[in-house]
Amino acid sequence: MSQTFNTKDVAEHNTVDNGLYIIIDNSVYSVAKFVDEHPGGAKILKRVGGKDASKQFWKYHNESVLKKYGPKLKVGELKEEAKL
Ligand code: HEM
Repeated sequence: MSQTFNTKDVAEHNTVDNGLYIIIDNSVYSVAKFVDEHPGGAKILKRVGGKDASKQFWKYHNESVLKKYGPKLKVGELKEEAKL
């Protein structure tokens, strides 16, 4: 079930219509179905669609958020070489 993505794959999923993928650390999450229930708002999430949002994520959340939502939203892992 776990897929491997590079940053280009993720960048192609930058809208709600195609999954709205975001990268947090080494993992890729699809937040298309989550945007409307995001307590921080849909707009801020849409803005980081297709990108690495690790920095922004850790600024506003802690580990417990990923523990709770990760299993539901995670679609795969980022390929090692694609890391910046
Ligand atoms: C998998 C991705 C994400 C999930 C599951 C998620 C989930 C949540 C949850 C549950 C909250 C409520 C506060 C809390 O329980 O800590 C929240 C608040 C918030 N989130 Fe996210 N979030 C995600 C990604 C992001 C990203 C990428 C950003 C920024 C670009 C962001 C910005 C915010 C902001 C600004 C708040 C409000 C903080 C506050 O009012 O103090 N979130 N998010």
